[in-house]
Amino acid sequence: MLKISDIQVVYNQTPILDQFNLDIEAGEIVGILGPSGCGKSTLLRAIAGFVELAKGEICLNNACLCNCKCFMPPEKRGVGMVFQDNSLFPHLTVAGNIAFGLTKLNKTERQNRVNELLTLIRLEGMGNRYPHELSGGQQQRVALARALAPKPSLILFDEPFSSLDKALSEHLAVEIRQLLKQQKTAAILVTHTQREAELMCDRYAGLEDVYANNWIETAA
Ligand SMILES: Nc1ncnc2c1ncn2[C@@H]1O[C@H](COP(=O)(O)OP(=O)(O)OP(=O)(O)O)[C@@H](O)[C@H]1O
Repeated sequence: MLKISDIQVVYNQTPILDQFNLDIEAGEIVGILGPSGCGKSTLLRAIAGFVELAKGEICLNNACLCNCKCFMPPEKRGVGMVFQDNSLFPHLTVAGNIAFGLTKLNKTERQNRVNELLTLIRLEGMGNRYPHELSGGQQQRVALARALAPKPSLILFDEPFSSLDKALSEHLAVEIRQLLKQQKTAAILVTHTQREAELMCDRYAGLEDVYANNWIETAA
């Protein structure tokens, strides 16, 4: 479903990812670990379309997202994102945040999809609250609902639990896995914490081990 072939990203003449390959199947959840600065976020940014490739190609569902000739803009890629600080819009309600990317739906369809997602993340009745009226874990679930809303085939998670405590992070890792599997959505989780990868992913590896195709399958 996602096919990353021989990519290289260059910042200020320094290659960060070089001859990097990764294939992900539909609905598969993959974890990437590794020391600070090794290029994990750069990989997600390249998939999302926030950095250009110096070499190689990224394809999603047989469509080319980018190579040396083409560059599909981020909003056209159909890739969802959940970040560390959840980046919810503070001036929009929970429902408004979830509905943000649903511009192609009419009002009724949009409302139905928002209600469906509020049920999925178990925040029914909280659609009118603002992000600051939610706990950190609830905010991260809303960020996930916002990413899931347009039904992307892939969601990128960049250290989504790093502002939460260990117990809540591990609880959310399991819960988010279940939600992704229910929605048949593939995901890449970037994290520093092996336990989160074990709980949320089907397989994981350090970025260096991805080059050698040396993955650890989880029991999740
Ligand atoms: N816009 C940029 N311009 C120049 N160098 C950059 C840029 N973004 C990242 N880098 C450098 O690229 C390298 C990889 O950064 P990246 O953010 O991908 O690492 P990471 O593995 O995600 O790190 P962390 O775990 O600390 O988030 C680092 O050395 C970083 O300083």
